[in-house]
Amino acid sequence: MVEPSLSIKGLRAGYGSLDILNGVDLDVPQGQFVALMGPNGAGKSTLLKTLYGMTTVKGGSINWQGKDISALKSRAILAEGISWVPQGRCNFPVMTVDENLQMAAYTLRDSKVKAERDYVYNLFPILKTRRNTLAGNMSGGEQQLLEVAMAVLQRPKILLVDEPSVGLSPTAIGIVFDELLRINAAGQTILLVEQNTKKAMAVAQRAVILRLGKVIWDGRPADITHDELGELFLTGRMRGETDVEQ
Ligand SMILES: Nc1ncnc2c1ncn2[C@@H]1O[C@H](COP(=O)(O)OP(=O)(O)OP(=O)(O)O)[C@@H](O)[C@H]1O
Repeated sequence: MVEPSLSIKGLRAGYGSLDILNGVDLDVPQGQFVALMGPNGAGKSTLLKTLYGMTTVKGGSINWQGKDISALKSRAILAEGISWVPQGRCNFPVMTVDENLQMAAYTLRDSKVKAERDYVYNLFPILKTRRNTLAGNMSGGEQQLLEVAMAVLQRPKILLVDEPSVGLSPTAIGIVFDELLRINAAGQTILLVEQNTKKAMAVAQRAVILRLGKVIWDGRPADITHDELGELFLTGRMRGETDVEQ
């Protein structure tokens, strides 16, 4: 059995006095592509932010490769090999692709920047062809790829990606998801938050459903239909189940 590289137990977290995660348990083994889904407000983005040290942790633990990281700050978490791609546009629009990648390399020594940028261009050839284009002049899909690339440049062991499909055309969504699949096939562990359940279920090896700040279903996408998923989102249970554990 593959050891989990990320092991979350009884995680409670939120914003100030507001509790959003109410006891999340989740193990993610190395190399897995996990889609985190659930209704609006379930706490999916909050879980990613918590893993990246951006919320108030109130209980439980986040064990990352044998170490509890729940009290670490974002910069230390990044140094541990966890990168976060936040929701929405977060590049520097009046800088070129090249310059954006240079900004993303701020933690690296100057002598390493070029090699790391070339590494990213090898992974994302689309970006190489746009290297002198201002980020803000690229399509939404290309900008999303750039944001993934800026996170990947840190050579993370796990990539946290929050709703990459937001605001993208179906074609652009296809390109972004194909790229995520490709880097996962090359060994990249991915924890993806996604509202586009159809797309997420098509690419991920595992679906984890969050509702009211707790994991209520965890399994292979092939083991759940879209109707069942909708039912889970709405009621927190599958048809025929009477017990609702909240
Ligand atoms: N910075 C914040 N301060 C206070 N409350 C917040 C903050 N960010 C999110 N929340 C609240 O936390 C709850 C969970 O939000 P979160 O974004 O994690 O949900 P989500 O499952 O990702 O939903 P969606 O799919 O709509 O993005 C929501 O009620 C939201 O209003």
